[in-house]
Order: sequence, then structure tokens, then C-alpha cells
Amino acid sequence: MSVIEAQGVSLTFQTADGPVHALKDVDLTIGKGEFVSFIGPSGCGKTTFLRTIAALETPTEGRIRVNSLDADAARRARAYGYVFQAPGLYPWRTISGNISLPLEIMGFSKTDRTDRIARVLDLVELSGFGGKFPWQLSGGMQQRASIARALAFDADILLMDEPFGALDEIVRDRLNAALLELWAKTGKTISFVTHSIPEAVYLSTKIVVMSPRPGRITRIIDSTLPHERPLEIRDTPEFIRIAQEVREGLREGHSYD
Ligand SMILES: Nc1ncnc2c1ncn2[C@@H]1O[C@H](COP(=O)(O)OP(=O)(O)OP(=O)(O)O)[C@@H](O)[C@H]1O
Repeated sequence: MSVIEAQGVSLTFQTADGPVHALKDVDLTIGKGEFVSFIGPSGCGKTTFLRTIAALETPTEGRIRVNSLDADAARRARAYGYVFQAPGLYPWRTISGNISLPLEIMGFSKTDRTDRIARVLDLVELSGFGGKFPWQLSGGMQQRASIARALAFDADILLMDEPFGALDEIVRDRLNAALLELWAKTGKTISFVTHSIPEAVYLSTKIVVMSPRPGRITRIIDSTLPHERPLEIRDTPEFIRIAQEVREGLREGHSYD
């Protein structure tokens, strides 16, 4: 069953310096429970594509369907949680208070909010930190809190825009493993933007390689790795082969010329 469907999506920004072709003829189907990573150099349209799925941008051509709804209707139906590059937590609210905010806006009852906050804090292994303020937590913990916030209203889709890009490699490794565990536990469909080849290969069931000017898909790679992935899987020949395929895809798009 397809959860996200893009058909012939193009998006051109009109700027003072002329048109910028952020997306060109993007066709993609994401099935239920898939973990799809978008990889490509700066400016290839990864963020724009995620924002288009979330109805934060409107395609110039083509169409997007999310859970069989158009992108606007899906946004109103709260079909997904969105995790941004920076945690974006309000410093004057505790971690629980930050997770609670969207739930308050959506009109969840106090009891329901308390239950949901406890459940998502547990999912991201932050139980016991709900009463802390963001500045009392490390960068990795803050990013986990922002994931908890996106999970709290239990949408079955998670859109993640390079959530671990600013973190050091050790923390990132841990969060990658935690995210896979969470994905296995919840069965959510995840769209994930990254610049990192190992991160894309480690996490994904499908890797979408993109290239800039105009932003387009150059290759879609279905992962042959098993769903169960200890971090050591990164040293296996199969992992290295898929990473090589991603690298070739990037080169094909002349991304690093
Ligand atoms: N609101 C906007 N107005 C004009 N141009 C824009 C706008 N948003 C994005 N762009 C341009 O569209 C292109 C795609 O940008 P986008 O941010 O989607 O790329 P990206 O692959 O996510 O890059 P990065 O990896 O640096 O985040 C870029 O050339 C960018 O400058």
C-alpha cells in the first residue's frame, strides 16, 4: 500500500536572480512501513521535497498524495510528524511541556497528554527527563526530545530533515540505532534526509539519490540488508556494496563535479 506518492512533481522558485528549479519531474512511491532516505549534495531539493510532502511548499507541476489525500488535506488530518534539522525546543518549557504543546493545540485532554508524553519519552529513552529544560540536556538528547514531540500524536508517517546532521559521530551512531529500533517497534513510514552515505545505507529500506540543477532523482536503490541491523553491519561486504552503489549514483548526477 502506498503512503506517499509523487507524480511528475516539479517546483520552480522565482527569485531575483531568475528561476531556481528546485525539483524537476520527481516520481516516487513510498510504501507503508518503508524507511526511505534522500541523499544528495546541497541544493538538490531534498528539503524542498520533504516540505512539499508536508504541504509547506506547493509544486509548480505534478501532484503529491499522502495517505490517499492531497498534501493539504493530509496536513489538516495530521498525517505526519515533522522533525527539523535543529531540535527547535522552547527554552522556557520543560521537555514534557515542549512535547505537550502540539497536543494542547490539537485539543487533547490533560490525561491523554500525560499518557502520550510518558509513552513517547519512553520510546526515545528519555523517561525521567520530562521535567528538565532543553538547556539541561545534551544536543543528542534534545534531538531525541524533538523526535518524541513529532511522535506524540501518533501519526503513522515521520518526515525527518537531517535530524542528526549537527551531532558528533558517536552520538549519531547511537541515535541511528535507536531510530531503527523505534521504527521496528512502531512500524511507521519514515522519510529521512541526510548527507551521509553510511547513515542512508544503515537506516533505509530504500535510498533515493538526488542531484541538483535541476533537483531530480537520479537513482532509487532498494536495500538488500536485513531489517535487523546491528551497527557492525556497516563492515559487511553487502553494506559496502550498497554504499558503493549510492556513491556511483551521486557521481552519475555529477553531484561532486
Ligand atoms: N524559498 C525559496 N526561495 C528560493 N529558492 C529556494 C527556496 N527554498 C529553496 N530554494 C532553492 O532550491 C534549491 C533546493 O533547495 P533545498 O533546500 O531543497 O536543497 P537541499 O538538497 O535540501 O540542500 P541542503 O542539503 O543544503 O539542505 C536550492 O537551490 C535552494 O537555494
